[in-house]
Amino acid sequence: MTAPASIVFALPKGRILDEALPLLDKAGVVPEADFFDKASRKLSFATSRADMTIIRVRAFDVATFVAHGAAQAGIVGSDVIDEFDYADLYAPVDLDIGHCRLSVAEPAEAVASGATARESHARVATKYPSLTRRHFEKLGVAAEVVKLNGAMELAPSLGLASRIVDLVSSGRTLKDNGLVETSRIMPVSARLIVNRAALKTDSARMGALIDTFRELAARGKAA
Ligand SMILES: Nc1ncnc2c1ncn2[C@@H]1O[C@H](COP(=O)(O)OP(=O)(O)OP(=O)(O)O)[C@@H](O)[C@H]1O
Ligand SMILES: O=P(O)(O)OC[C@H]1O[C@H](OP(=O)(O)OP(=O)(O)O)[C@H](O)[C@@H]1O
Repeated sequence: MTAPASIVFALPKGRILDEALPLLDKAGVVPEADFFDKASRKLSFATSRADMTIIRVRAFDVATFVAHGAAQAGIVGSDVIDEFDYADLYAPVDLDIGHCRLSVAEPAEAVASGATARESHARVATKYPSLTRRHFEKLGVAAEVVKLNGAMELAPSLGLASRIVDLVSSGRTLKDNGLVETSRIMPVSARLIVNRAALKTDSARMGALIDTFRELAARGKAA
């Protein structure tokens, strides 16, 4: 009988990684030393589990790799899951890490003067075009979305947009850039994600992986 192929597990490069690694460790998955070597240019890593490989990709790409079955599982923020809304992605476990929220923010002086409230149509800078469109549609506000990949907070002061939609945690980034949070769109936390087809064709291993992370998340909540 041939051994089943390795499970490819996608991890985001950004800030979720620090919280995800201890969880993986508890799940018995420790990446090879190169993973922690900043000089290494490797993107794919063997792990302490002979049947699991870790790939390190950008946060948004974790969802894309898993949705297309290039990776079978991964960890990613619910912001990314909701932005793409991939039918082939299953997100069975809230890992209770990477907590923040997706919010609308505006320049403090425009809020004080009522300028943004009087706008007949909003120009909104964001990394989340789909969630932003859905939010403003629900409010019945015409919104033109300007897609950025970071530093959204600069857009209002430079005239690129009147508002932004971005992640907020401590609120420090908004404050330091003269912006105030005017509404909260959704809470965000990181999830274990699994490719739906892999769950069907490799149900024993994928089911065990889900159970392990579910248990770890429950233990974390109880602690
Ligand atoms: N301030 C924050 N507090 C907590 N979690 C956050 C915060 N900002 C982002 N996250 C979570 O971490 C994920 C990755 O965000 P991060 O900002 O690290 O990505 P990034 O490094 O900008 O990604 P990339 O450079 O690949 O576009 C987000 O999708 C979100 O789920
Ligand atoms: O409310 P705060 O605690 O200040 O956090 C919010 C910031 O965190 C995220 O950016 P990140 O630092 O991950 O960098 P990025 O600009 O590369 O997305 C987000 O895009 C905000 O800029």
